Amino acid sequence: MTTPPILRLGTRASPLAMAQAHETRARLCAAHGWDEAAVELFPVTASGDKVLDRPLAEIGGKALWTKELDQWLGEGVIDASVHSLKDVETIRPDAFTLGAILPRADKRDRLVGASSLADLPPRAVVGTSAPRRAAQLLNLRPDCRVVMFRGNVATRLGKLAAGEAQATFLAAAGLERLGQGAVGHALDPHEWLPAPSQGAIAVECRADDARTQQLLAAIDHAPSRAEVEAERALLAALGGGCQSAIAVLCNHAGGELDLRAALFSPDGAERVDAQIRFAAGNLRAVEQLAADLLSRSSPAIRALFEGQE
Ligand SMILES: NCc1[nH]cc(CCC(=O)O)c1CC(=O)O
Repeated sequence: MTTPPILRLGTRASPLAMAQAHETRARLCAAHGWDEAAVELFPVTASGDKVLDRPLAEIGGKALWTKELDQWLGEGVIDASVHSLKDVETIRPDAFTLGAILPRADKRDRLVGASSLADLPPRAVVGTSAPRRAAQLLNLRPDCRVVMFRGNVATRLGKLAAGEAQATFLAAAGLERLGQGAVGHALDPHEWLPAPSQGAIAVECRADDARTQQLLAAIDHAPSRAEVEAERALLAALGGGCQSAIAVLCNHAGGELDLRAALFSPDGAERVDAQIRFAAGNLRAVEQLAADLLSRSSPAIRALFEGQE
């Protein structure tokens, strides 16, 4: 006898998204003593996976990763959706809430195609479509040239193998979840900062659905939640859009949170850094850091943030 489905879980259909959905299902089943059939997966090909020849910022931004799942969630076709939190817009509909943040995986980026940034050959062609990765690279290695690389992890590795670029960046978390943890070389966060919420899986549900919220609470990881809430608070305070190059990393350190952030001009020529230590939950400290970063930024950087005079 199999259990009838207890939770309907929406996910994008990409291999990485499916791996994340399987991890979420496994954690739910372990926490509640369910068998696999208790969690029914609802995969969808997201708009963001369909148009691959233009930068995400041009075609609608991060909303394209969640559009279809948001509709299903709002209509009650599914009880919850699994997302890479770094792909989820900072401002979400009031009707939804982040019911669980799973234990965060490796937060770092990996460089594939060279063993370090210093080892990239002079004027190397590097594939990425993330403004943060492009600007951060050009800041450290202004001789390099950036070409657009979109598509899922396998597509990007395929483009690299086909010689479309000499190197690319991929999130360590994504590679590990795809069983490709040995690919590339992790970049030290002292040299290279990841994206806000990188490595975090979020499970979203309806804010008025107490039953699902209770089921998801069992797999929520409070330390990971504290980190990503701080990183997302920085994004919200900066008001950055898809075009802005924001790198941020928050870690637990000695009972406090340590947050480091950098803003870049799109060409990487300018960079503004900041770092703070604060008590978890003191998001006011993060807002002050955002104001401080912007006050030290050039007009070229500030132009990328909304709400600035
Ligand atoms: N933008 C695509 C995306 N969204 C989440 C991940 C990896 C998993 C994660 O960072 O949580 C990736 C691939 C990548 O950036 O290499």
